Amino acid sequence: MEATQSLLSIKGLSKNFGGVRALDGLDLEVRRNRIMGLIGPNGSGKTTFFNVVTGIYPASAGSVVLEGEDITSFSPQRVYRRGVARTFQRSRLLLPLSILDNITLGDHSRVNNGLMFNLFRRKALTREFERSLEKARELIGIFDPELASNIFDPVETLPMISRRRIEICRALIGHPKLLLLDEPSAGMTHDETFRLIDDILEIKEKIEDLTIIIIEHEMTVMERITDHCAVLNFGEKICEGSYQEVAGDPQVQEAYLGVD
Ligand SMILES: Nc1ncnc2c1ncn2[C@@H]1O[C@H](COP(=O)(O)OP(=O)(O)OP(=O)(O)O)[C@@H](O)[C@H]1O
Repeated sequence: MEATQSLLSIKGLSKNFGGVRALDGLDLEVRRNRIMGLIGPNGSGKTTFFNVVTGIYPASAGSVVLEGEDITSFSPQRVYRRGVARTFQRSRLLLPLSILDNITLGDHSRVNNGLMFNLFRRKALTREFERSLEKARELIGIFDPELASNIFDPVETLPMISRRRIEICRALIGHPKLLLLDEPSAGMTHDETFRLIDDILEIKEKIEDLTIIIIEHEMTVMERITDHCAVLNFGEKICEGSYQEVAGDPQVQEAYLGVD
């Protein structure tokens, strides 16, 4: 696939919450196979953008087009089936459940379930379980081989970086084309953040045809990981380009870095 081809095309996207214009006529092109960074001060509309793209909130105006298909009014399930997966700012793991359970929850669209199947097709069920186990082990093994070896352990005893790795694997297990990462560094130390960024770069190398949009407040992360950045302020795009280009833009410095 061409790296220059547009995967996601956003036109005039707006989202109002009563009088609050969280997104205000946003235009954005996301090229296939890139890592795009979404930068902006608190409340600038970054998470709302993820929520509208994934169908959690309906758009007030504008369109979201994925590979030429208008998905603006799709339900979250349909958006997921079209190949868009995400993580959340706050950890959303089921803590008493195992690493495996938490990862395979993300594969719900492919699991051939149903009571009759589970009751009477025991061999097929076992094969399905083994396939899921293998897939989950392979994925988490890219992040941390120790987590792969302890895949039946509950998540609750694990440190934050392991939990984030599991959440990213849960998003990846359904083979998305587009992965949306909402502030993966939240709640982690500087050192953990940099280890996780290395993991994300490795994942990007190993998984073919994966485009990532990442929201992150940690600017050193953005500098290291992104091919392209867009900056939002009050729901509008005020600038885009390479990290160096946007970081040097006076409007961005004023809005985000607090420089006059
Ligand atoms: N469900 C909601 N109901 C009402 N207002 C909302 C809702 N979600 C977001 N907002 C408002 O929309 C605006 C944009 O919020 P959003 O969370 O998208 O910003 P953000 O850039 O992701 O901020 P942060 O960096 O703090 O996560 C804010 O003014 C916020 O209060």
